[in-house]
Amino acid sequence: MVRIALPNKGRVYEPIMNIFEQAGLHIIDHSDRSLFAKTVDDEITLLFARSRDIPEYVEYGAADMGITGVDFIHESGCDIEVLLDMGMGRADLVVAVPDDSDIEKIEDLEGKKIATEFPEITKKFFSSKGINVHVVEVSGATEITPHIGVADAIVDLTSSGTTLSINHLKIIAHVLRTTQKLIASKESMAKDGRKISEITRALESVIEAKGKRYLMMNVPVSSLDMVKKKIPGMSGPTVMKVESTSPMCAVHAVVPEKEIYKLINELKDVGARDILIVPIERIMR
Ligand SMILES: Nc1ncnc2c1ncn2[C@@H]1O[C@H](COP(=O)(O)OP(=O)(O)OP(=O)(O)O)[C@@H](O)[C@H]1O
Ligand SMILES: O=P(O)(O)OC[C@H]1O[C@H](OP(=O)(O)OP(=O)(O)O)[C@H](O)[C@@H]1O
Ligand SMILES: [Mg+2]
Repeated sequence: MVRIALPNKGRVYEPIMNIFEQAGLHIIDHSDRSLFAKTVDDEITLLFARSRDIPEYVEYGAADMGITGVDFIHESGCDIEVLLDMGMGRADLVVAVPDDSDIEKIEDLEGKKIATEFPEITKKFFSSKGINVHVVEVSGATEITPHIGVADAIVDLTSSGTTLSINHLKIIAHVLRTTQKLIASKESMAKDGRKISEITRALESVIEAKGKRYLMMNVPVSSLDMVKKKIPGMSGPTVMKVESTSPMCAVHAVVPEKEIYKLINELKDVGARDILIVPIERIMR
């Protein structure tokens, strides 16, 4: 039996659930407040926990695997294996000060107070730079602290930048970049390595397929070379002979979604026709 710890709420909950569904690891028996869920694979159960607690749960064996952010992995200091980047929950942990502050660089923070939800990362960051600071631990709404005399600066996450901006804060340094990671304990890797690889591959196949499309078209043989030059296939496009009165072939390829708009016009210009673009659910390499 493999137990996977997943965030029980928040912005990453829904996207993670969607990846499990797309990977075919359907959840059964999960009522709203339940902390456990069975999946269609009776060797895999899910448990729902706070993102911050997931590294410890995995390290101490309460779960074999988990999904959490690089921020919480570093903060915990846990010795676990990172198996896969989930390609979501992208944010930067930054040092920020009020817009009107005289503080311009981290050296100006010598002897000052820093509020954060990430005390361990913050202490390590400043001591690695040889700067002495007082770290004030808070459990949320960190952006308010410089405006109420609790701190001179904050170390907090930012992605869109909206929260910093509405709280009149400016970034003076970057501490780390975080995304969600699939993790596992070393013991579980040794014990259930085969099952853990199977789960990793299934989730990876969904992540690989994100932002990609399957492109199909008919191409007169005389245009084939020009069409091939335009297509960035995974391992070259697939070319098949088509039964038709004039020499024709079918070309299939996997292409990045963001290139489609430009690409189909270019392909049409060099002679491709009957172009079809279809979504891809999974890619298993
Ligand atoms: N602004 C953000 N953009 C992208 N990812 C973020 C952001 N803030 C937090 N995260 C990531 O979301 C994960 C969960 O963080 P957290 O426990 O704070 O939950 P949340 O989704 O922010 O909900 P809440 O703070 O309401 O509990 C963390 O791994 C963190 O890196
Ligand atoms: O750059 P933005 O897109 O504005 O995102 C940044 C905000 O997101 C996180 O807060 P969250 O919503 O998790 O609330 P919390 O502070 O209570 O954790 C983070 O702590 C910032 O406050
Ligand atoms: Mg949060």
